[in-house]
Amino acid sequence: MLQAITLTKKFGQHTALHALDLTVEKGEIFCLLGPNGAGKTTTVNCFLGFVTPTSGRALVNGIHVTRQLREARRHIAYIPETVMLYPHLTGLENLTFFDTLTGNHYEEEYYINLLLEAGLQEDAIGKSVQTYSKGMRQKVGIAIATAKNASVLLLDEPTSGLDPHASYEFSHLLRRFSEEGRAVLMATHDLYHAREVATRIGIMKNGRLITTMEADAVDHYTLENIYMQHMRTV
Ligand SMILES: Nc1ncnc2c1ncn2[C@@H]1O[C@H](COP(=O)(O)OP(=O)(O)OP(=O)(O)O)[C@@H](O)[C@H]1O
Repeated sequence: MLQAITLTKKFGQHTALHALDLTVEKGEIFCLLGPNGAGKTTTVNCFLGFVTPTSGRALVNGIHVTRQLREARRHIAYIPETVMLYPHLTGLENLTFFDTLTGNHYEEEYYINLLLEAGLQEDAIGKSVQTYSKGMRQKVGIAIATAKNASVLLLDEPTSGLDPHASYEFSHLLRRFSEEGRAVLMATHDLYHAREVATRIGIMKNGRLITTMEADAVDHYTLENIYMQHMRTV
């Protein structure tokens, strides 16, 4: 479970996050939408401990991220927009290496299955990552996050670079995570994907969460209209 309690972040004079209150329960997929500079990444980064809040708290399963960073991170898997991998290692070697760092040790077969499940083609698994496209690297990142088996998943534009089929498969994976009782927070610009995969949607603007809604309560067209209206006002 994720909780932001009056979470505020100032960069110099600029307030990137204004007293954000947000709870993402177990089993929820919460998608954060908003224009460039709205504060989506800052929110995700506060939960990751990459950014230290100016005031307020970010809690991961009740753990105060700033005070108990290492403990909080044990509960988190993270997929950024651009997954950083070792270019000279293969996809399989990258996955095995990063997963071993978390203390896990599985058979090679298990890791291969995770890569296939993430949508990586079988013939790519043994090739060095420097030959991969962005989408292929993203799939390795998805497999790394899946292997960690964390109860909280944080995502920042994870589908950027994925082809439509991979994006569709990714939605399936997220739904499985949610069915397994994990809490998912995803920052995205993709209204369509958010509507498809989210259980709840929030729209941010100027560092504030200006509205939230149940994803089931809106169709794509309505969501787009609500979004555009909020962009025009205030
Ligand atoms: N390290 C930083 N130093 C100074 N200002 C920052 C820093 N990080 C973010 N900001 C500012 O904070 C605000 C929120 O940025 P943030 O990256 O959270 O927005 P975002 O909603 O994720 O945008 P995008 O959709 O473009 O990724 C922006 O005005 C940005 O310029």
